[in-house]
Amino acid sequence: MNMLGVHGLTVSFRIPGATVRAVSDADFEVRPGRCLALVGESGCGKSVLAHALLGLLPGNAEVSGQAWLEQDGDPLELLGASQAVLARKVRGRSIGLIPQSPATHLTPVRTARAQLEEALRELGTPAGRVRAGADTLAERHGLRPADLDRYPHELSGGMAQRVANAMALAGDPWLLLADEPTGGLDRPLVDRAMASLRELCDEGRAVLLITHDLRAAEKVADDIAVMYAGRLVELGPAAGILERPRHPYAAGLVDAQPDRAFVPIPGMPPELTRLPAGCAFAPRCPSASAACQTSPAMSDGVACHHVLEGERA
Ligand SMILES: Nc1ncnc2c1ncn2[C@@H]1O[C@H](COP(=O)(O)OP(=O)(O)OP(=O)(O)O)[C@@H](O)[C@H]1O
Ligand code: NI
Repeated sequence: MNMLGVHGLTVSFRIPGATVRAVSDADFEVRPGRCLALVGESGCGKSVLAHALLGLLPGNAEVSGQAWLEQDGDPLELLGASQAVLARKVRGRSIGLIPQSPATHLTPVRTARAQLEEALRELGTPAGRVRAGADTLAERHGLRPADLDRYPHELSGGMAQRVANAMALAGDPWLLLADEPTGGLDRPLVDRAMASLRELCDEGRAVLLITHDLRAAEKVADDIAVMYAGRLVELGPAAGILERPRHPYAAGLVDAQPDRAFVPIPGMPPELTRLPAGCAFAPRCPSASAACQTSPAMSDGVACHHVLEGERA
């Protein structure tokens, strides 16, 4: 059985005079047929977490913890794996990346076809089958082969999205990391993108969806992991978190949704160079008490000294 198990994933960046603690001690699992949505405000460490799994962090990053990729009974620890192994066995092959804002991720000076065909060649597709392979992928993702002959600026947001999906899936990965795949798309296109992620799960792939859009997550996620200032603060079934969030930050995120109370969480997240000693959310938290000066451990899916209980208004 394929799966990804992440334990104690921690990422810091060394910058002049300071350390940015971007991800702290993250634990979670991703399994085929399921979508885990990682949600949290801008800058909380979502993309850094995804890039750490693929070995895509810059040289000033320090990574610790473990990320076991189980594939066909062959476990590989990703955080300690060499770039050569990640390139040969992982990126694009077992884990596909749908990047943040696909339109800008594509190289502007080359057609979509040139970029998709290059991806297929890198995956070892024989030269004689590259063109037909690109056409097949295009059609599978709702594009006409002729659409591939366009340059990125000639693609609509929805088409760029489909090209990005086709590239991410070219090597038939079982796990997809979709990093804010709906940036810049309007609501109907967001819904369509979420539906296509759901189809990928339903055909047996796993999806780790990164988003700050809880409404989008609701359309596709089986489970939700709520991240605050680099730490997972609540993790569990999506319906439970959306209907009865137990961490005050998760409750704040739900209440901030336009179709809910539409009340923003007051204040700002902390600087990741100066995290407070205890719970990082305490300065913004309506439930905070003296106990919050010590860091709450994750227990039963929530890391909080004042877990919310019962029905909310
Ligand atoms: N190379 C780097 N050097 C120093 N700090 C970095 C580096 N890359 C990212 N960071 C910092 O790590 C933190 C987490 O960034 P990340 O991109 O993961 O946020 P995010 O949750 O994906 O936000 P968004 O929703 O805006 O994409 C930010 O404070 C960012 O400034
Ligand atoms: Ni990001």
